[in-house]
Amino acid sequence: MLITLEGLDGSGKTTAWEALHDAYPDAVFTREPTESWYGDAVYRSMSDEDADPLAELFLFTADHADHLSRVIRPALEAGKLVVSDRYSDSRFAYQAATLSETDLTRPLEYVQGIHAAFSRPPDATIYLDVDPETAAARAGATNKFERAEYLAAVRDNYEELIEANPERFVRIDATEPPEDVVEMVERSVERLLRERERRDGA
Ligand SMILES: Nc1ncnc2c1ncn2[C@@H]1O[C@H](COP(=O)(O)OP(=O)(O)O)[C@@H](O)[C@H]1O
Ligand SMILES: Cc1cn([C@H]2C[C@H](O)[C@@H](COP(=O)(O)OP(=O)(O)O)O2)c(=O)[nH]c1=O
Repeated sequence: MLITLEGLDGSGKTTAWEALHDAYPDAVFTREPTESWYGDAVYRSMSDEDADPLAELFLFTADHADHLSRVIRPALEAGKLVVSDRYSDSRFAYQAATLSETDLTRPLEYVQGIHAAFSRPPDATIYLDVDPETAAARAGATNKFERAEYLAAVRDNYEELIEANPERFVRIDATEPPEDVVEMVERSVERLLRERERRDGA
């Protein structure tokens, strides 16, 4: 089963992802951008204020393709629980926002279309919901994406994705204290696994 954690920068994804390690020692914990050289290329692009948004989308997507074949698919085939800190929804939400400044029409549909041909959608996605101002303040604006105005556009895209796939998303109020957010995430994962077992056993 593939569970992804999504949300704005500073929403607490990494805090929750780390807390889950103890509860699920046999699970595979992974993240995007990855630690491969494709991931290095992504970070290089993120540090370039003038990076071409379309080129940047394809760098992120190349990293995802490698992540899928090297980590995600083998782990799922081995029957593992996989928990990924960011995954394809990050591309849909972030790159669609960056691409909205280009001539490309309907960027959200465009980015989703690219993935449809080869990607593997998550079974469930935990969305840590936080307002863009809190997100930008917590993240400390260390990269070009961590600005409140841009994050507001990203959040609108996440809302569109949730509206289109309500059964896949679990929304958690990430403005609550970290220990409460972690507990809500842990409970959600427990419930998702229980539901999965029940479905598989049926
Ligand atoms: N619920 C929370 N309330 C206040 N601060 C938080 C909360 N969750 C995380 N933080 C802090 O915000 C920063 C970003 O958290 P992190 O887990 O790295 O978020 P993300 O991975 O979503 O960017 C860290 O300094 C972390 O301690
Ligand atoms: C995976 C992914 C990340 N991003 C952005 C979101 C973050 O600003 C940055 C990831 O940097 P990172 O330092 O890992 O931030 P976080 O802890 O919030 O995940 O890359 C995209 O724009 N598209 C993507 O597909």
